[in-house]
Amino acid sequence: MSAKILEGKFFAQQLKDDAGRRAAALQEKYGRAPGLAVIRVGNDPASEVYVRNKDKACAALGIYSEVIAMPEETSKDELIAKIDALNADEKIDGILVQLPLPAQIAQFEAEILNRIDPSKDVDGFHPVNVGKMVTGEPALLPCTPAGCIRMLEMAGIEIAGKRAVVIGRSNIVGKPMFHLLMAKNATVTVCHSRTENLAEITRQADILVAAIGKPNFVKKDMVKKGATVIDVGINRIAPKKLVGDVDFEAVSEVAGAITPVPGGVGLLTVAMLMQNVVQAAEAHLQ
Ligand SMILES: NC(=O)C1=CN([C@@H]2O[C@H](COP(=O)(O)OP(=O)(O)OC[C@H]3O[C@@H](n4cnc5c(N)ncnc54)[C@H](OP(=O)(O)O)[C@@H]3O)[C@@H](O)[C@H]2O)C=CC1
Ligand SMILES: Nc1nc(=O)c2c([nH]1)NC[C@@H]1CN(c3ccc(C(=O)N[C@@H](CCC(=O)O)C(=O)O)cc3)C=[N+]21
Ligand SMILES: [Mg+2]
Repeated sequence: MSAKILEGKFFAQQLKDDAGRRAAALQEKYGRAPGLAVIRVGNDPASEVYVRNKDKACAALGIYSEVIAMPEETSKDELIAKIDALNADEKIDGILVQLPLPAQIAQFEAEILNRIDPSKDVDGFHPVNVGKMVTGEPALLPCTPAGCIRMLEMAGIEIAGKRAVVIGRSNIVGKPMFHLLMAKNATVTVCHSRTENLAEITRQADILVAAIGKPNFVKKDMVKKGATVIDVGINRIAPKKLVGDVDFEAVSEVAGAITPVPGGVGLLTVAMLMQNVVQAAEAHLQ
């Protein structure tokens, strides 16, 4: 055990304190708090935990929050009608449709997410925000990758010039992580299920980000001595046992710094969402 443990709570608190101060300033100046609406379709128990964490964070920071629970059998048109109503609702600065969607509407995910007003897209998933991210214009950025970057900066871990490797290329985590690390002047490699000689590549990383969704996938021999390891994975291996994508115990022996699961990057995702809601409110009000 030699790695420094990057406690998510410590970094998340700083982002939340900042969001809370900015929310109070908006309330003071414009007489309205920032507002978030989270739409949850169906009864996925994991989603329930995340949605509750978001709701609690809003309450603690003076951010207005609505959780809209829609039944499992909700149609695409019903969900889109709800999004349209929230797009027009002046109390609401941010709209988040919790993923994954139930099977019968999962095929319409892009159409549904693209319906959200880009100025209210606090997940940063809308093509307008994705495009701005890629070209480097100011935008609402995806919470998990943006939270990882902010954590590295707060921890004083150098990104510029370093070799970063991202395992995973989803639209939600891996792909935006690549863009944000590159924008911070890292040299970035993205790996995925078709990558050959994966360990050879990951061993070159100064910063290794694991976003795979497989428990304990990253082993000690895949990590360079002294590397910073960010574990985005959230894998429930028993009703009350959560593990990341990194074999934490063993990798801690070689890494320079590592994020735990739980208690790591997940907390930064929620904190970054609060930042995005406040950013959206500032844009709507100012
Ligand atoms: N902490 C947080 O706030 C968040 C955590 N998560 C968690 O992060 C993890 C990743 O989420 P998400 O990106 O949505 O997952 P996806 O399932 O959408 O993507 C997983 C990625 O991992 C790649 N992959 C799968 N198997 C391998 C392998 N054997 N070798 C190399 N790459 C592989 C896939 O490759 P390919 O593209 O070829 O299929 C894919 O790109 C999950 O555990 C999820 O729960 C997600 C969002 C937020
Ligand atoms: N539209 C959308 N946006 C998302 O950002 C989104 C989503 N859908 N679907 C699911 C994933 C996952 N996600 C997490 C949020 C908080 C924690 C979190 O709070 N984690 C804590 C507690 C975990 C626990 O106790 O279960 C921790 O890691 O310590 C984790 C994961 C957001 N996601
Ligand atoms: Mg996914």
